[in-house]
Amino acid sequence: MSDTQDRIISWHPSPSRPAYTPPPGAVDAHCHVFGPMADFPFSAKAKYLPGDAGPDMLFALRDRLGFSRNVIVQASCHGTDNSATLNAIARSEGKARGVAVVDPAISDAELERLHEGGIRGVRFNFLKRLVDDAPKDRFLEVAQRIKGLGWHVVIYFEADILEELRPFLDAIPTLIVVDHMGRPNVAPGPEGPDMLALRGLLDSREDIWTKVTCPDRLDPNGPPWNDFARAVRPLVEDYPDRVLWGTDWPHPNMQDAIPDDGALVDIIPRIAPTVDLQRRLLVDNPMRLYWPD
Ligand SMILES: O=C(O)c1cc(C(=O)O)oc(=O)c1
Repeated sequence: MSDTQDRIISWHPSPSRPAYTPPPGAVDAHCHVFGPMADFPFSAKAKYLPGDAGPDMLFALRDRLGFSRNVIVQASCHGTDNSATLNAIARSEGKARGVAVVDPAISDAELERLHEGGIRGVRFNFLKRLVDDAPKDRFLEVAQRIKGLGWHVVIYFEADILEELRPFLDAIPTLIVVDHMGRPNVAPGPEGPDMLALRGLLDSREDIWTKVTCPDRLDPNGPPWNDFARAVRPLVEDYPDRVLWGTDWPHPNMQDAIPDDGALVDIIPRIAPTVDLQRRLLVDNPMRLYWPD
């Protein structure tokens, strides 16, 4: 991508302060950084060219929303060069960890370097609009290798390929976290076919978790995301120890319906209605996965 192209601004210019106060130690367990491009150029294979959304902006948002920590997921626009993510983690004063995207040919020494830099998982992305290829055999080799580091796999796919992915998912030897619930259609409610298929996956193994994220991407009716809340609350209630929450800031690719991050935080008590569920979702679960030490 050339820098003469328009760069996408996908985040809200002035997020509101949420009415809901997260518990002490709350983790935003899915967010990204973009660049800054002058220091960390985007991949030549990037499918979108975002504006700069670096660590200072992320940490200011964290504080504004009342969170304590971030899990930074390598965004596809940075390809397999994790420098921008590592830079943000290094600047967080211990308050961030990350999920990398790696070339399957990565060396053991490089994996070690990522671990030292705060990486605790790898992401496998199956969205054709974001990546050119997703080689399952090579991903499985990577999954085997990261097992020894105690890492997990984060997987991003859309609901229509869940069935075909099942043998691949079954073969992953580490804990798995499903990004954005595998993008279900939430409109038919908690018993809709996509939500039931997700439950089928969660029921197949105790070590499959999911991120109850992105009402802005998943609810066709927009804020206040009532369909999302209705479909997702029973999931949080039934799998309280296997759910993570995050803002998804700076909301890669969102242009038409950019969410107010304060409003996103206000959906938390609607999907996790008790203090106990909120503590597990926002503190206990992400801490177990990303800060077990
Ligand atoms: O749906 C998306 O466009 C999207 C993209 C990325 C990324 O580019 O890494 O990450 C996400 O979590 C979601």
